Amino acid sequence: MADIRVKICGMKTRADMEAAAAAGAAYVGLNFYAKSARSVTIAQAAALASDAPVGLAKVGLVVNPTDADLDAITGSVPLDMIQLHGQESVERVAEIKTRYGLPVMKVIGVAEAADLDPIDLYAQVADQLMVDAKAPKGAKLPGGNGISFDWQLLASKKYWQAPWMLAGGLTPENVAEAIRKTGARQVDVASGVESAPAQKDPDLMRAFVEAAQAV
Ligand SMILES: O=C(O)c1ccccc1NCC(=O)[C@H](O)[C@H](O)COP(=O)(O)O
Repeated sequence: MADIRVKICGMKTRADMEAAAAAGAAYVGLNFYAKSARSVTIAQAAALASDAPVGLAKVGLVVNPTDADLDAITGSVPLDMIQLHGQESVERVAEIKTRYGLPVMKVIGVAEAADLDPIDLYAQVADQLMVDAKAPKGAKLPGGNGISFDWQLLASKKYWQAPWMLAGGLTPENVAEAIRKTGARQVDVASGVESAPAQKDPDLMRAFVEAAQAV
């Protein structure tokens, strides 16, 4: 059994948080991208995070945030990490890390080999990386689309200066294969553990963590 750490993104209710903890997730994501059905308001996130099960790391997902956005979020929500899911530059990642004093995870969208090139630079400033499927052109959301990229792209490129997690189209059925093919030690999922859009399913969360940790 491998010690694989799982992040489940898009917590909307206290029941979601409890089910994620009971399933064995290490991190949960609170989504502040207002156009997503998975998003929560700052007040909702503050209530969820303040009352979170002990030991669950609370990650705030933002897309190209301004300082005002982050001031408002971090001023009310007790987060353990900020996830940057937009086109934030290396300099902006460093600036956010310094200004807020929280670990930062930078997401890199991948569709082809060249998309991996910027990772070395981001790895010098980010505390964690998420290697996710690039959103297709015209997609409504920059992430959480339930699509995978070619895991073979990571076969020879998986050692970076920062810890990383694999994301994109992972499900209880394919997560073991994804871990074996990529060597990921951390995985992230949103739509693959939902029974309807933005509705987390406790059985699927449990099945996902079990399958990931059984590799
Ligand atoms: O999930 C969303 O709605 C979302 C919206 C805007 C930016 C990012 C978003 N999700 C990011 C995640 O962390 C997802 O877990 C990751 O992209 C994988 O999603 P999925 O393919 O659905 O498992």
